[in-house]
Amino acid sequence: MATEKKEFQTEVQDLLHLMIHSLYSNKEIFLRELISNAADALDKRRFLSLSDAKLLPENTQLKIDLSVNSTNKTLVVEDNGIGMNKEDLVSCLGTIARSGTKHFVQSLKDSDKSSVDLIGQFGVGFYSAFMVANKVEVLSRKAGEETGYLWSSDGTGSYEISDMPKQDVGTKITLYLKDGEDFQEFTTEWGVESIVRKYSEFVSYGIYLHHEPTKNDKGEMETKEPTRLNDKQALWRQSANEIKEEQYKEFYSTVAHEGGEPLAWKHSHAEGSQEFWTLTYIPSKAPFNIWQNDRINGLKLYVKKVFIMDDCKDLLPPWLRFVRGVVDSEDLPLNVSREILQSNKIITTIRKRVIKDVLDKLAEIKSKDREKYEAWWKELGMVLKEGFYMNWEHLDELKKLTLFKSTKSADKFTSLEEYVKNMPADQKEIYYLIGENKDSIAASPILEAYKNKNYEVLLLSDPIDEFMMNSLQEFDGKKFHDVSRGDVDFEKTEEEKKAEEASKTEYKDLCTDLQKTLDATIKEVRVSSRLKDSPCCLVTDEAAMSRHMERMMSAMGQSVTKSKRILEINPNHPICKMLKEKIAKKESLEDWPKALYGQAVLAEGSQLENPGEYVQAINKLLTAQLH
Ligand SMILES: Nc1ncnc2c1ncn2[C@@H]1O[C@H](COP(=O)(O)OP(=O)(O)OP(=O)(O)O)[C@@H](O)[C@H]1O
Repeated sequence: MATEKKEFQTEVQDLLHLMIHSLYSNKEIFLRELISNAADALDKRRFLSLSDAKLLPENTQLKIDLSVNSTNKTLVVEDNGIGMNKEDLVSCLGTIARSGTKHFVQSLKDSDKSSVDLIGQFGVGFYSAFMVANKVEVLSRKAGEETGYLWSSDGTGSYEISDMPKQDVGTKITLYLKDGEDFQEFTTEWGVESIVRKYSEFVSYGIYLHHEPTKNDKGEMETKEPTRLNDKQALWRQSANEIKEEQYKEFYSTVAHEGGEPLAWKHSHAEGSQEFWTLTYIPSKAPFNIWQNDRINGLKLYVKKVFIMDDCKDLLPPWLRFVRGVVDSEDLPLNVSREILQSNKIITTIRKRVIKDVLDKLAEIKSKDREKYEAWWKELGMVLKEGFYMNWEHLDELKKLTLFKSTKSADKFTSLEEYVKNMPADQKEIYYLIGENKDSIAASPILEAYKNKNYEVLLLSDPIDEFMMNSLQEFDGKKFHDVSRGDVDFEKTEEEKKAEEASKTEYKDLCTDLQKTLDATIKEVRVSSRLKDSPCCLVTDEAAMSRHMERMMSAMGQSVTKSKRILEINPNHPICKMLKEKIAKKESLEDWPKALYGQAVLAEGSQLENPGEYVQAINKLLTAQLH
């Protein structure tokens, strides 16, 4: 048996030095790398046997076997894959062939970052075994060849290769583990099992843990049957038409860690310059932690069926954080770090696909099953609305998916498409009103003229609506108009215009008087053309911040200078007529200005700054009626 001693390529020596002295804490990934290499070797053997049947005798079960010896402190990873001959061992385990590892070594030279950071960023494959072992042996026999070879090294400078008979085709890697607490779990069955279940649950081939002999009840040594550690199928890798609805639902409970049924799912497979699979679920109920920053689910990222991370934030924008599921890329390196993901082109492509899949699915449900969609909208519409101010790319899709309450849809919702379709011919803009709760805005006097004209007004009361409307701008060529701002802009007949001018002149003195009394709180008092039944209302100046926005900003702890509002009075209301008479007779307006202002504040759902003063004013006016 001739033994040859060979020097590692210089780059490998650098790399191994790094592995041996590594402070990288996530050392368990070495097992993921070795299992992934074994699965690749099994793939290769199966593939080559398609054209050369001798390479894979019938009834051969392709598999990966693991065993630990807690006394000798060894861990064995064995496969019956393609195997390596002497040349392969030299070129694969003595030089750096992989582009990923080359990149790693180059970055190490160029970077001032610590090696610990870099190990986390690049796949280091087979060599990562030296993070946990002070000696590694690889016994391998290539499919189609008769003899085997033993490669062994302690990772310092050189390795040895010798001929070594091996009965079966494949590769057996024995790790002689380092001493110390950090390495103990790798020689225990439970330690190995938990690492495999974490990273390699969906590897296509069976991974079996062979047990150490133990004493049974009779005091005899006994070896239990090997345990298969991965029994789950990577559902997302199967073709959609082979999967039953029940299987999708069952997988949802595993992947989402949530009860209940999903609203829908989308299963895609992309091929071409990049190959990846996505299986994304839209929950029907809001996940319990949807408003918490440290949400833990999201999308799981796999590379070649090997688990990489939970909740991969780069695959989903925050406004789709309710989405659950799996993304599996064939092209990403195994050891992608969070930093790399942020600027990775593959991730950008997958992310686009995921967003499109989810938005398309929601649009489909909205059009096919409106009731189901409305129920979902009540649960999660608020999260989707965040998309309006977080990005511009998907505004068109989001506009179509958004539902609104309105003056015409009492318990149901309306969409913008429906709103526009139902607009009377003379209506030019889309009207909306924002306030704190739907009931108070629905009763706002501001809406009177719009109801009178049969114009629908969208009623918005989610905290996020103010931000959403700022991004909305237009739909189907129609601008959005906040009805609590500025003047009404309906087209008026000559007669209406004349009547308005006449009212302005008639009510000039009353407006001036009210303005003087309320000057501290009111910017202007003017005659309204929007009121029908109420005596007065408050509106916001076109350029000023809305009252709702002011309230939200102060709730967020921001200092806000409140802008003064405009008080509009109804020239056709008996109270205003009576006050106009009082002015003509040079009588005092007594407590009427306070009463009018107070009720305008209450009618829009706001709180009075001084409720006591308002109650006193009302009581005085009511008492006067008793005499
Ligand atoms: N169990 C094995 N059976 C057969 N060949 C193997 C085995 N393990 C490693 N090899 C060979 O050694 C090479 C180097 O392995 P290493 O883990 O360093 O990188 P890699 O697996 O090629 O990279 P990547 O993980 O990015 O695919 C492999 O490409 C393969 O040819």
